[in-house]
Amino acid sequence: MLELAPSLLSANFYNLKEDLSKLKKTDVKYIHLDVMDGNFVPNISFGPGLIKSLRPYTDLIFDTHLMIENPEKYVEDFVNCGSDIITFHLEATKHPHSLVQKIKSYGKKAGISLNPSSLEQDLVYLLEDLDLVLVMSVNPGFGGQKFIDSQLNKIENLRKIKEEKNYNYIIEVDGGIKSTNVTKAIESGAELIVSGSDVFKAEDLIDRVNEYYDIFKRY
Ligand SMILES: O=C(CO)[C@@H](O)[C@H](O)COP(=O)(O)O
Ligand SMILES: [Co+2]
Repeated sequence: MLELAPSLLSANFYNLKEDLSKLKKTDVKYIHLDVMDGNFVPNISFGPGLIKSLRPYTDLIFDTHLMIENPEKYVEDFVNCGSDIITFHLEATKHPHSLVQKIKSYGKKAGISLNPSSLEQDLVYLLEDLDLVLVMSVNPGFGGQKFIDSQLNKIENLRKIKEEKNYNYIIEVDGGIKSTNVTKAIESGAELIVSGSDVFKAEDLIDRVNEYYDIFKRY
C-alpha cells in the first residue's frame, strides 16, 4: 500500500495548525518530521519540543527522521514527544543494532536511513529487525533539492531482499520527490513517499496531496 509522508520542513512554521487541518481533509496518514542538529547535517531544524506541541492536534503517524549525531542519546526525548516511527542514520552511530533494539523496547517502530553515499549492503545484518528503511535521494540537510537517480538502484535492491527473505520493513524514499517524478521511485519499490516542498509550496496543498493519491491508485 503506497502512502505519502509530507515533510513538515517545507511548511510555514507560523501556520502549522492550518497546514495540519488541511492535511486532515486528505487521505494522508503520515507526517514526516525532519530533525537536524547542525552537526550531522549543515542545517538546524527543530527538536522534540515542537513535535510534542503538535501531538495534541493530529492523529497522523509521526515519522521522525533524525539527522543528528549520536541519536542514542536522544531516543527517550523522541519517544516522549509522541513519535511513532524513529529513524536514525546508519552513519550517525557506532552501534546501530543496539539502537534499533532500544527504540523497539519503547514500543516504537525503528527505521534506519542511508545517505546517498552509503550502501544497502552495510545494512544487511540489520534488515530482519527493521520496521523501515529510508533511502535518502538527496544529501540530507535541506528541502527542495534535486532527486539523485542513482538511488533508484538501492531501492530496487532493498525490494528484492525484502521479497526474497520475506522481511517486514517499509521502504521509504526521501528527497526531491514531486508528483511529476514519483512514479520512478514507486516502480523501483518505494512504498512510503516523503515529499516536502512539492506539497507545502504547492498552490493548493489539498489538490497536490490528492494528485499523489490518484497516482498511487494506479499501482
Ligand atoms: O530529510 C530531508 C532533507 O534532509 C527531507 O525530508 C526533505 O525535507 C524533503 O524535502 P523535499 O526534497 O521533498 O523538498
Ligand atoms: Co527527511
